[in-house]
Amino acid sequence: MSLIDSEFDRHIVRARQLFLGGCEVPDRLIDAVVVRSWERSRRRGLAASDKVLFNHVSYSDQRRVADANRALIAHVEPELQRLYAALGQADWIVACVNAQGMVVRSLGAERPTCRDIGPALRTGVDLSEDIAGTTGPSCALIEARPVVISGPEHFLDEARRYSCVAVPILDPAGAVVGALDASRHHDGRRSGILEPLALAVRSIENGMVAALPGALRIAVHYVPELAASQMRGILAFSADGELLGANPFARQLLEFDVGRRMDFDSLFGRPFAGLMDTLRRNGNTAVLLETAGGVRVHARFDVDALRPAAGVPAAARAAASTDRLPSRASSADIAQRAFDRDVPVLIGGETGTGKEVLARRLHENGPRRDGPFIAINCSAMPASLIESELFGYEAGAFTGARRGGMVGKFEQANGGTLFLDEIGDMPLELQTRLLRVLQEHELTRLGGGSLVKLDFSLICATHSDLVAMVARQQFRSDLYYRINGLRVILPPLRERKDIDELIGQLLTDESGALAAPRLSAAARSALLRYPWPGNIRELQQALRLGVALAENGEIDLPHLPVEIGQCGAAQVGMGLLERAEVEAVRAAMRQHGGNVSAAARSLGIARATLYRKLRQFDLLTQPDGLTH
Ligand SMILES: Nc1ncnc2c1ncn2[C@@H]1O[C@H](COP(=O)(O)OP(=O)(O)OP(=O)(O)O)[C@@H](O)[C@H]1O
Repeated sequence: MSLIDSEFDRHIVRARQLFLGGCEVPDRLIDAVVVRSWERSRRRGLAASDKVLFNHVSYSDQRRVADANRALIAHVEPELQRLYAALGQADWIVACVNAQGMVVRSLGAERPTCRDIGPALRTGVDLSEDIAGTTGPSCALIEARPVVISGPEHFLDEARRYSCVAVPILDPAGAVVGALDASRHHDGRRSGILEPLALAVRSIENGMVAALPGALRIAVHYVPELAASQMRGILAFSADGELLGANPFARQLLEFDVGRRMDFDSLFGRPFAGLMDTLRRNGNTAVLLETAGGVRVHARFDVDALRPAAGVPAAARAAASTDRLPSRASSADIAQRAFDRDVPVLIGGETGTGKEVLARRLHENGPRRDGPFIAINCSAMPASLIESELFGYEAGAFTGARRGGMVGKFEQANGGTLFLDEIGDMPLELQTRLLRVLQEHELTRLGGGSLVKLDFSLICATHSDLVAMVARQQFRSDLYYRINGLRVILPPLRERKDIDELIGQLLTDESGALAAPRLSAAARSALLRYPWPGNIRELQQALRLGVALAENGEIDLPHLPVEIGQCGAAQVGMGLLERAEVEAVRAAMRQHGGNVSAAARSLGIARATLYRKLRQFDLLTQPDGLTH
């Protein structure tokens, strides 16, 4: 039975008739991966009419599977959550299977709109080829590469209402330890999910290498600036140079076999200690290495893990931290070092967190500090104007053009820094042109003219989730890689531990030559409790008002904006309310077995808010709090 009747489906159905009739299936009808899997499924004695996917899995079985696969889930969870959030309303179910094809975690299976297919992707469902025949995850595990299985390509009739895309996850030893899968109703639409899924898997694999205990990590790439990008190869060595693990890209790049014991000296024909010394001495500037097989790569300490992903266990986080680097550096220091070496920096963070302030600081301390700092806010400009603003135009290029033509922002930034703010708002067709400029370092103005050579440092900023936009095909993935040499995420003010110091600094700034006023205890407490949706910008404005209204050298509650003042006033009699809130949070976490997303849903609050409350009430480490 096929649910839709596209040409694709007709080909598959024809292929299936040939297959069942014992005839050879021509390649043009169907992917050879699928036919191989059909053949194996048949040899295993499966029948298309078997019913296995929708059998009930008991709660205790689900828990058992989740417990037995804790380590894998811990690595996968943050990316799975991110991916699921990014896919938003698109009705995808995202899941992780272990090496045996068992679903160990899934998100979205319980959605009302997925009620008919969801049960087959719940924790504890066995999607291995032995049991379920041809499925995305089973093929990805066996073929060790990304696989798309749509509708009638599935072996079992009951699986044909799905389309699924699966990407295998390789551990630092190169073994397949599971796969990420995204499934939805089979409706013949092109999915566009493969790229975001592969990105998520890359991130998981990199996290696994970063979590190897006792490892010194080296990032490699054949393009020096990409040795700091998401696309980098990562090699983990013990202190005496034994290779402990690598991500798949490093394996491909350096062409070494899975499972072979290896050390740095035999891989690159030079001592490991020497490389360490050189990198430390020259501030982590990439060093050119060559393998015995003649592959040349640029290597540096792997320092991209600026902010460990939430949800990765503490032990993994400790191993992944940059403690083992030559010196403990702040994210701003690392960003500066990368920027100084022409690595494009991508700054993320909510509005008002200081993205432009950081960009200016990078420029002022950077290699082109004597040149201009040109900032463009891509969201503030109508799409029709961005092109001419960026690229400039020749005289008479179009009606209404200035008589002498115009030098675009790219050219203006020559010799300096170009800061593209809200890069996520750049229209797609301009993304293509931007990519070309960044790759070729030259441009032609609108209306023709000669090629202009470009030389500038690049910083981009966004408050959008670009990975999510790549998933929705609103942002080009190749441009994302290009601008994301190093990603710095500025935390929202409510998560910062140094609010007190910031308040002090801003009070001094806002007071100018005068002595900064004091804060009353109530005002200070209100400032510390307020959630700051507008971040530093809002804090700055609140303090500006406070400084202006202060009486007798003191800022009190009435001198602050009303909503902040209320936050302080509300504390009176707060004890009871707060206790009730703690109990509600504790109960929800208990009821959902420590699953933060489920608990947040049941409380009707955002996940980030629940995390904040868990931290605020110190429940993160308690048994009733986060249990995984
Ligand atoms: N570290 C800081 N110290 C003092 N003031 C700061 C700091 N960071 C940011 N600010 C102030 O906060 C305000 C917002 O900063 P900025 O414009 O850099 O934020 P943004 O993240 O780029 O915001 P948006 O996304 O809305 O463009 C500015 O007025 C800036 O002066």
